[in-house]
Amino acid sequence: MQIRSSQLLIHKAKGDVKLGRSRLSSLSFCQCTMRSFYAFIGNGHGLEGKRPPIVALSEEDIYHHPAQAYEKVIKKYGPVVGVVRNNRLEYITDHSVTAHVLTADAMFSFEQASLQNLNLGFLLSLQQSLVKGLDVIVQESITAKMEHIVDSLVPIFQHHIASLTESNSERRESYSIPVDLESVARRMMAESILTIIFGKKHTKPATIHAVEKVAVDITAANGNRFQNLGYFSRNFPGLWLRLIWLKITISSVPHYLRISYIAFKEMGSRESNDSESILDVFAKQCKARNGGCVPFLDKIWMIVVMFGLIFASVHQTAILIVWVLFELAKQPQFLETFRKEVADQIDEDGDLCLNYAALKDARHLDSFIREVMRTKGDTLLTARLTTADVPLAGYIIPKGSFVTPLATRSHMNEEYHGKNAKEFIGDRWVGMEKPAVMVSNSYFPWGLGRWACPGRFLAVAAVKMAVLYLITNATPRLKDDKYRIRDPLNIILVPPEGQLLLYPIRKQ
Ligand code: HEM
Repeated sequence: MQIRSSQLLIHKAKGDVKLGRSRLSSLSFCQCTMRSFYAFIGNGHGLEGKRPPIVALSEEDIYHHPAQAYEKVIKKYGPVVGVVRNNRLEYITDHSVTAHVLTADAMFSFEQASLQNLNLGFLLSLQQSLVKGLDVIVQESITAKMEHIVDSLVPIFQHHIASLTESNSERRESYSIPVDLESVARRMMAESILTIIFGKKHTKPATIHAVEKVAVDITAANGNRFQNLGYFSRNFPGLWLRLIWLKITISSVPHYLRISYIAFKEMGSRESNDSESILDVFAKQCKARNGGCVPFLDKIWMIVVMFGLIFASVHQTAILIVWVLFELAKQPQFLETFRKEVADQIDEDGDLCLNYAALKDARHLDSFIREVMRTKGDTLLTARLTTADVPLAGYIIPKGSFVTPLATRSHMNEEYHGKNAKEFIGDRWVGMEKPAVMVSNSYFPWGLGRWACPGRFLAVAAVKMAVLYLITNATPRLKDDKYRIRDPLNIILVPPEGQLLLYPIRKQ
């Protein structure tokens, strides 16, 4: 019976999403075969209970119009719909079950979903949980010390942003400078995270470069998120991931070794570890427990956590900096308000001196960032893996299935955000006591529940520093006043495409 109803729904869905013969034949052979296979046997588990409908979506729809395509089938067949993507069946859910899926951790595992997405499922068999280790480090060593962290990062942002316009300081104000914002943002974040993990003394250009490389590499291996752009990766995801890991292993070994060597040396150093860096604090605690030395396995563990931290933080934050600045460049009417919010922080030499309190007080900018995160079009931004056959909205979701709430169903929902939910309103959140870091089931670009991103306080502070230093040095504009979304299914990791132009501001 179940098989039949799945087949029927696939058929119906084809009609709904208007998959005519010609469009269907454009689906790759591989994808079609997998879809038919799933349609025929469901998920391959001999399950009792009602399964959600399985709906066919074309590659064109999934990769080029994901929000519209998923919305359409969710509205029609929701609240839970199975869709095959990259040869894998995943269950997409609507806003009515978002909070349940993202917070009922015993049934819907964040850790299993994220490690399997990265093809790092073997890490689940470690004695200690990598994700919990990361969580604790970020909470205790970053989020709890934001004042100190911001003070140590301010010079990095000041320096990199100033370098964008300094070499051109002779130019008149009307000249524009084209800049590669993504590279600069990634370098700033790489240096920031190095400073946080190792301390200032290790921020040499070669080490910063190694961190940038590692951040990009691991992101590229992030299986089902970063592989939407190429034919090969879409149709042969398993093989593609293995090749990517091989490429990473070969091309990046020197970078991994460089970072690991510094970490090993730092933790093993006989000198007292008296800085506030994550490595020094960790080494000090270990030494106190182990008669003055850091055991070998603890060093290895710390290095694994450190790479996890680089991966979680550098690239994603750099991409958010690009999104926010591109949106601001398109909407220059907000510039003056943002500049005024930090006007008190400008010293007599005309230099902006930021600290964490000033960043928190920049409420219009905070609202703008929240609005960018709400509207930029994230669809499948976080997932959970079922740990058993799990009941959900009247269906049974088989054990080992990926379940993903459709973010646009919450972020653009009129029930939550009013009639103008789809509009970008930069000051929508001013005075609402809803800062950019505050999550709920109507806004979850940082995830939700136990695993909501612990680094979001750092990420928002970094975006604010980048924006504020940039707009006090220059006025950002976009060439032709527009940007293009390159990968609509992967807004969180792939930056928009466009040419940012800076018009330097002369100091008075
Ligand atoms: C714009 C930048 C960032 C975005 C958009 C982002 C987004 C996310 C999302 C969506 C999750 C999954 C949460 C869930 O599914 O409930 C997550 C988890 C995580 N993020 Fe971020 N993140 C960003 C920056 C950072 C930074 C800067 C750090 C570290 C300093 C960080 C550390 C983590 C960690 C460790 C996790 C795993 C969950 C946990 O340990 O609780 N992230 N992030």
